[in-house]
This record gives sequence, C-alpha cells and structure tokens, in this order.
Amino acid sequence: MTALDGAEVAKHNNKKSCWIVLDSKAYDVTTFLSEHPGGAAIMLKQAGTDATTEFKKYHPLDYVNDLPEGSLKGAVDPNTLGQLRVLKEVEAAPASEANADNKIPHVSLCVSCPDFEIAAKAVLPRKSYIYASTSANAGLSLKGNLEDWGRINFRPRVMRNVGDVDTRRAIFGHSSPYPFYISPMGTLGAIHPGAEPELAKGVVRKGCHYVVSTASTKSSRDIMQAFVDEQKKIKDASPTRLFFQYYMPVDREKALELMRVVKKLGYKGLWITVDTPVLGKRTADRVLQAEEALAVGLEEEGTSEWEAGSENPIAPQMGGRPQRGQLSPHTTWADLEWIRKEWGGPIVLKGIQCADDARLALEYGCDGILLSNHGGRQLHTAPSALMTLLEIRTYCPEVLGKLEIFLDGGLRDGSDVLKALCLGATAVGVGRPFMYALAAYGAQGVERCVDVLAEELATGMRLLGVTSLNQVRPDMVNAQRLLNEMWRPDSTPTVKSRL
Ligand code: HEM
Ligand SMILES: Cc1cc2nc3c(=O)[nH]c(=O)nc-3n(C[C@H](O)[C@H](O)[C@H](O)COP(=O)(O)O)c2cc1C
Repeated sequence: MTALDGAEVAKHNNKKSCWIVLDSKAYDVTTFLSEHPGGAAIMLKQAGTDATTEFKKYHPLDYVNDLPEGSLKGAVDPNTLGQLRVLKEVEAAPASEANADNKIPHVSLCVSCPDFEIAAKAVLPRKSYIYASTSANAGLSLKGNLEDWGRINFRPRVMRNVGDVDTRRAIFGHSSPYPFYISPMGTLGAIHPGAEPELAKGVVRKGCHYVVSTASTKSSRDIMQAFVDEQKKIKDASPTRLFFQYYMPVDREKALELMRVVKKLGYKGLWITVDTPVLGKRTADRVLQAEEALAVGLEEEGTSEWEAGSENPIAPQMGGRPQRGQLSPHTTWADLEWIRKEWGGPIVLKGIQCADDARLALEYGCDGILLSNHGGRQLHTAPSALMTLLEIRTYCPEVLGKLEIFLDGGLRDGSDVLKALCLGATAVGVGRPFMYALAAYGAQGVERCVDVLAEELATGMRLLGVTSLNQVRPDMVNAQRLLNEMWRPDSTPTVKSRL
C-alpha cells in the first residue's frame, strides 16, 4: 500500500467523508459515525486530523479493530503528517499542567472529600467534569445517596478505652487496612493521562482494594501490569487486590472470552453490574452531546436520525453511551448459571436495589451483593444503598450472614462507613471522590483521599466507643428516619408482593 498524503487525508473532514488518523494510519469512519457509542459529534470534530491523543483518552488502541472491514485506508506518509487538519480549539489544560501552574490548592489542603471535587473542577476540561459528575434525570437519585448518610445517627458509648483502633476488613478473605474500596469507574483516561494504572499506583501504596471497570480506558492487562509493577517496588507488601467489574458482552463468546482473560490475569472476583440493562438518562451529558452535534452541523439531520439510534445494538440512543460489553437488556437470572461455571471464583451482583433481588441472589448462588444505584446515574429516584440495606434487614435478614454485603453511592465521609457496617455491611465502595482526587493530583491524590477517609473512620470509631470493626452492632445507630420511609408491602396496595 502506498503511503497516503496528509493534505489529501485532511480533505476528508465532513460527515459525507470522515477520515481520522490514529497511530499514523488513516481510517474512513464515515459509516461508523452514526454507530459510535460515544456519539457522532465527537468523531466528526476530529475529521481530517490526527485523533490519536484524543482517542487514547477514551480507548485502548485495539478498539480500531472494531471498525467495519475496509475502514483502514493506509499509513500516512510521516513527512506529511504536519499537513493534517489541526483543531483550532484547545481544551483546558490537563490536570498535570494545571497543577504545575498552581491553579489548584496543594494536596495537603484537601482535608475532606468535597475538597477534591473543587480541585478537580478547576483543572478538568468541562467535558470530563460533566462525565464524572453527571447523574440521571433531575439528579434526585444522586441527591438521595448524598443525603441518606446524614439521616442515620450514631448512638455513641463513652468512657471506653479507645486508644488504639483497628480498621481492618476483608473482602472474600482478602484483608485490607480499610472497610472501603474504590468503586469501578470507566474511561479514567478522560480524567487523568495516567488513567486506571495511575489510580492503581495510589491504591497499592495504601493497601486499598480496587474494582476495575470493564469500560476502563486501559486494558485489563495494562491495569494488572501497573498493579504488579507497583507491588514489585514495595516487595509485594501491599494487601491491595484487584477485582473486576463485568459488563456482560451481548455476544456469549465475547462474554466468555472476557471472563477467561480477567481470570487468567488474576482478578479476584467478578462484580457483575446488573443495574444497567440500558444506560440511564445522563442529563448533563445529553446537553453536552447536543451542543457538540450543533457545533459540527449535525442539527440538520434533525434529532431523529441520531436519537432513534442505529442498527448497532450497543448504540441504542443518542446520549446513550453504553460501555463496551454493555449488559444486554435480555440478561436474566438464568445467565448466572453459565457465568458461575466459567468463572469459578466469587461473584457479586452490583446494583441490587430491593430485598426480593437480594434473596434471589442468594438462591442463585452468588457470593455477594452490592447495594447500589450506580451513583445515581441510572434509574430516576432509585433507593439509596442504605435504604435497600434496611429493606433487606427487615424482609430477608437471612442473606446478611450468607452473602458479603457491599454498599456504594454518595459516601463522602469515612465515619459514615461505620453506619453501613453497624447495619451488617462487609465494606463500602467510594467512587467520585477518588476520581476527583485522581484528576487533580494523580496517584498522590488517590493516596491522600484514602488517608482522609481513613482518618475520619478511625476518629469516628473512637467517638462511637469501638476499637475494632467486629464490635459494631445495629443498636449503635438510629435509622428511624429512613425506616419510616422504607417500602412496606401494604404501602403499595395495588401490587401483590411476594414478601
Ligand atoms: C475509531 C474508532 C472508534 C471506536 C471503534 C470507538 C468505540 C467506542 C465504544 C465501543 C464506546 C463505548 C464505550 C467504551 O467501550 O469505552 C465508545 C465511547 C466513546 N468514544 Fe469512541 N470509538 C472510536 C473513536 C473515538 C474517537 C476518535 C473519540 C474521540 C476523539 C472517541 C471518544 C469516545 C467517547 C467520549 C466515548 C464515550 C465514553 C463514555 O461516555 O463512557 N471515540 N467508543
Ligand atoms: C464517572 C463514573 C463512571 C462509572 N463507571 C462505571 C462502570 O464503568 N461500571 C460500573 O459498574 N459502575 C460505574 N460507575 C458507578 C460506580 O461504580 C459506583 O456505583 C458509584 O460511583 C458510587 O457512587 P459515588 O460516585 O457517589 O461514590 C461509575 C460512576 C461514575 C461516577
């Protein structure tokens, strides 16, 4: 194949003929535009340019293999790369540069979780901040997550010797100095150039567990490698373990293959996300996508072509940004059978939101459940994890001793972890605070965020009158306010409950 001329490639810069250059090779993505799960506009903006840097923020390079056959047009003559189209607009500086300019406070000035969000907002491009902070519909699920932690009070005991406290907890036998772990979050390349490996560095140094997302920017192999490399530096002294969050690919063969790969790589448990049969309506994201579409002239298409979706099953709607391997809307409990056979290790269902499903998870042989509404990014007015935990305690307490119980959503203070533990949780996941810490300060921020939560937790334990997490009990909290609002079988008289 003869090398292509940069100036020629640059001419394919519109929706009728859209080429992009990735790693010095030109691809014709014209027909793929409407199928791109991240939206057409973001690609069209790159038409005729070298999109490598922008692309790598979101995807591993092997994503190009998913393009339709014949998309590769050829290598671009290296001497003519300078003739490619260049984007005029320069996005906000990446976090690392902004940091150097002292645009954000010194990391030591972050003394509680909300401080990381302020710093991240100052350095992140608007688009990345929207990706991290967006929530579903009017934001009420997120609001409920944030507020419900404050609606349970402690019932402290005093005059106890609380000189030394032990904050250790194990997840499936893997002990960690903390009863909290990092929740899976996709596309961290949009947050920090080091993406997930940078986050892994921070967690290894602190011994915190980390659940890695299927939709990560870097491959599960690269993330595991970063983990192993960091462990080597400290002679494998860190108790950190990596678990894998699984968006089940629609295609069964791909689903099995992904499981085999991550099992072989040494991920310790499979956390299957079950609250995402389709993507929720991420309101702020929608506005941004609409703005981008307008900016590149896609508004002429009317909304129908892009909103109604294409034949691509993983791009059902505009604004829907289903992650690679998104759960098929057809997945059911019966699928757990072949998953369990293939996986062999611990399985957690991520996104349980009522007592009935907690009981089913037990019946279907799961090892754990994560009570979660996906950080308020999926169903409008979904219950907070605490509310679901209370429901489980009331209607199927038997699962508490048999499954490991995790919660996530809205946790912004280490001492709140105690409330979940008092009510029977094994551990709590924390999402956005770590994402913001990574955005502003890289691995150092991640370490700082662990320290902030750990200190709040240890102080909370002392003030509650306990020295070990084995001592926490339900009567150490007053959950009456949430209990008053909890669902009851007779509160929905038209629905016949199985409870
Ligand atoms: C050229 C071939 C490309 C392929 C095959 C591809 C594929 C995909 C897929 C499968 C997703 C779903 C989410 C995921 O799995 O991470 C996605 C989302 C996305 N893509 Fe691409 N993409 C391509 C090019 C690009 C380019 C050039 C850009 C940016 C310049 C881009 C930006 C994005 C963004 C922002 C998302 C949404 C991420 C999210 O909301 O989680 N993609 N893409
Ligand atoms: C930016 C972002 C990306 C996320 N990506 C994923 C994902 O890829 N898979 C998943 O199961 N959950 C994902 N989640 C949900 C988190 O795992 C977790 O449930 C939620 O963030 C917890 O709420 P918090 O952010 O308030 O702590 C994501 C959340 C955020 C904020």
